[in-house]
Amino acid sequence: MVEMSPEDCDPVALVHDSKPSSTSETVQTLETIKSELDGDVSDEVQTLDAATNDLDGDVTGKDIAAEQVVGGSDLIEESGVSNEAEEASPYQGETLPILQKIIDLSTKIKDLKKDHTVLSDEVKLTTKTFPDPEVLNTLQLLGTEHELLKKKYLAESSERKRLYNEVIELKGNIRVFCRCRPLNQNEISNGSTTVIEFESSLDNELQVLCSDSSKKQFKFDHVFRPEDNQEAVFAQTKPIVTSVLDGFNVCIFAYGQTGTGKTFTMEGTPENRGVNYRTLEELFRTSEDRGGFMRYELSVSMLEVYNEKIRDLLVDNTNQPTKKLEIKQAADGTLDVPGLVEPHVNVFEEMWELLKSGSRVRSVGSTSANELSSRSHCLLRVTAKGENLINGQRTRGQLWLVDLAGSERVGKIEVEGDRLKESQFINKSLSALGDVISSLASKAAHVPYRNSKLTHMLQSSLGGDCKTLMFVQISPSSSDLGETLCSLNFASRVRGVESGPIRKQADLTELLKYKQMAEKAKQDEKETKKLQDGLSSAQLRLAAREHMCRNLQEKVRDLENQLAEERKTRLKQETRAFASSASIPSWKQGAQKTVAEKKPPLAPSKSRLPLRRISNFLPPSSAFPPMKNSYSTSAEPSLDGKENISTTSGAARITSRLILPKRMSIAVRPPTTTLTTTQQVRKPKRHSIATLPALRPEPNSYMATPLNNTSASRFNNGKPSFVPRKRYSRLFSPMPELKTAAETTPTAMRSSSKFMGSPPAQASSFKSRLPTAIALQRKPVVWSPLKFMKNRRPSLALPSRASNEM
Ligand SMILES: Nc1ncnc2c1ncn2[C@@H]1O[C@H](COP(=O)(O)OP(=O)(O)OP(=O)(O)O)[C@@H](O)[C@H]1O
Repeated sequence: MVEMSPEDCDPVALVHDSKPSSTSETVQTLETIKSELDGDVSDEVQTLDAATNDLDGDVTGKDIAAEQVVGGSDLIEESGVSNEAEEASPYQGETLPILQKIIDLSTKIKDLKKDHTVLSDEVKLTTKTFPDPEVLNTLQLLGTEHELLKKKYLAESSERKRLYNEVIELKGNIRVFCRCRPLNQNEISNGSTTVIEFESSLDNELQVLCSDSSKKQFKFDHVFRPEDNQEAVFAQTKPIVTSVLDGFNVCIFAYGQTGTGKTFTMEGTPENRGVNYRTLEELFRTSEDRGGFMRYELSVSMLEVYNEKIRDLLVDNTNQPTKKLEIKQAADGTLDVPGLVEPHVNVFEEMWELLKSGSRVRSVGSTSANELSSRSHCLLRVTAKGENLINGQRTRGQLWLVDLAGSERVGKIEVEGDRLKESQFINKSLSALGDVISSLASKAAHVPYRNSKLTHMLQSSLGGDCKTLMFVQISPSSSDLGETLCSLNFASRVRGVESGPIRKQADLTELLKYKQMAEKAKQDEKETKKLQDGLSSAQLRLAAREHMCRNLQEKVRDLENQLAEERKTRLKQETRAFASSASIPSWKQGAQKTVAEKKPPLAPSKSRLPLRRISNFLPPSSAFPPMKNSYSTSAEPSLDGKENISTTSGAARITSRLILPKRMSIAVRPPTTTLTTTQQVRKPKRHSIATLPALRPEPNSYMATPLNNTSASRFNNGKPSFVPRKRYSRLFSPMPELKTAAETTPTAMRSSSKFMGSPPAQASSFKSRLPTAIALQRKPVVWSPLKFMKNRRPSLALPSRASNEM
């Protein structure tokens, strides 16, 4: 091993390239360096530790610490440059541990530096990527969800309020609870017995044993027995009081004979807290529960009505004259007592302290019934103003907690002087309260609130949509039977309201509904009568019109007959003229023509017979050779009765001159009745070319007219059916026979008629079924062979159906 001088292992000396003067100096120097290094290293290590600990939190701190570490480590590195020299030092035994320590520390520092770098990178990475898009998205989603929940909450909250209110209303806006106190020591010692009996299974009924041993039953919303504690009482009361926080006005009062426990129920004792204490406690608790979305401001007032005077119980009046307080109507229509102290309270304890101080100054006196009898009505008012933090909606509810003065018979409690006066005022105000409640129960138009200070004060919390709860306090003692019955009867009257405005309203609504129904039925009856009258007059008018229509139809029928007759006569004349023109010499033709053109006078319509059958069928073209100039296919009856078809061109020319229209129809059947002389001569010989025996229908069963669509349909299907028919055309048949509009409308007739030249259908939209309308519509479709020939002039082609029929 090579020995090294102390100078060689001195890092400072190495760095600065200096040489120590002696060994002791060198040792000293080394010691100094060692201590310096120790201090520095420990500092650096501490710094590093601290920096490492802080890395998670403070990036800047870490950076600074890291810089320090870097500086420190550099120094150490510098210090440990010549490890080898140290190893060679003669003071190796002393310096070795130091150097080893330095080396260890420098290694540690290096490691820490690495860690620091890694952590710094991590931190930088986290800082750069913050806020992460995913985090942002989640935040956004949470925000939306929050908004939705807020909306839902508001909806649910208002629904809860509504339902809650409905439940209270269904139970009755004025509810009556009865509470019976236990027999007190005096009563027990006096040997008084209990006259009150309770139904074991029912908590809303009680029976009073009357002096004549009869039992009187009373029913209330709830009956509390002597063993029921304050908690049980408040459990039933709680739902009503909390509605103050929803903005409703509530009034709870205790009524009853003196010494029956009114004050005990309302105020209670420190051991048995009453309704007031528990109510206020509940209000504060609920308002705190709702703190997340509602902000409430509770204020309290306490006053008494003593001898019809209002006295503020929260003001110490001992050293000053009592301030006179009056009830006034505020600008918003509510009643208030200007000057009444109404401090805001933030905590329950504060409020309770205030109320305790007020109770202490309340007017009490000793009566024969109660040592500490309340000689005034004590009214505690809690005003709850609420603000919804979500939608800003504001509510204001007032709660009155009233401990009434004892109702007692003046004679019974043996009072005189001031006590007597007090009792008179008490009874007067209680009687006024009874009147108000009775008016509310009977839904009277006027409620006498102003008859006493008590009712005037409670006006805004009695009736209407306010919730009222009355405790009727009774004594079980037989000695108080009369008073008990009085109180119970009064409470029953109040309970007339108990069945409540809601139930009463429901009843009234039902009654109103039935009334309205009865009125409607009456009106309906009147209406029906009117309609019936209208209907009968319309029926009369209709009958008259029908009669008129029938007359018109008759006329139309006559005209039709007349027309048919005329046609028949004309045809005969034409035929005769044609026959004679064919047989006589040409020199006589002129004279003959003149005769033929002369029409015989028409017979009176009644003596003329309707045309039995008119045939309009043109003979098939093949049956007649085509003619050069004109044509004539008329069937010519000869004098010997044989049918003779003339085809001479001369005769045809004459015919075409004589019969200008291409008339093809010839009457078929000879009339059976009397005819004119001319007709008689030709009667047996006349036949239509269309009347071939095979196809001729029953002469009397069918009267074909061009417009008879029924006939068309009959022949169309190739199965002629000869249903007996009326003798006249269906077209002009009486209305009852016209079954459908399709059968009678000109369109329908035209479509089935082979007489395509019939007057154009004008009633494609024809819908009327009235006889008059139909009769009018028929006029244009009266068929005439002449008209037909005129219209058909351009075409000589035979309709296919005509050939079928042939
Ligand atoms: N339910 C009850 N349980 C136990 N004790 C009761 C009950 N009700 C009343 N008492 C007791 O009866 C006494 C008279 O009660 P309280 O003073 O409340 O009667 P009150 O009706 O207020 O009388 P007043 O009208 O004269 O003020 C008290 O000592 C009270 O503790």
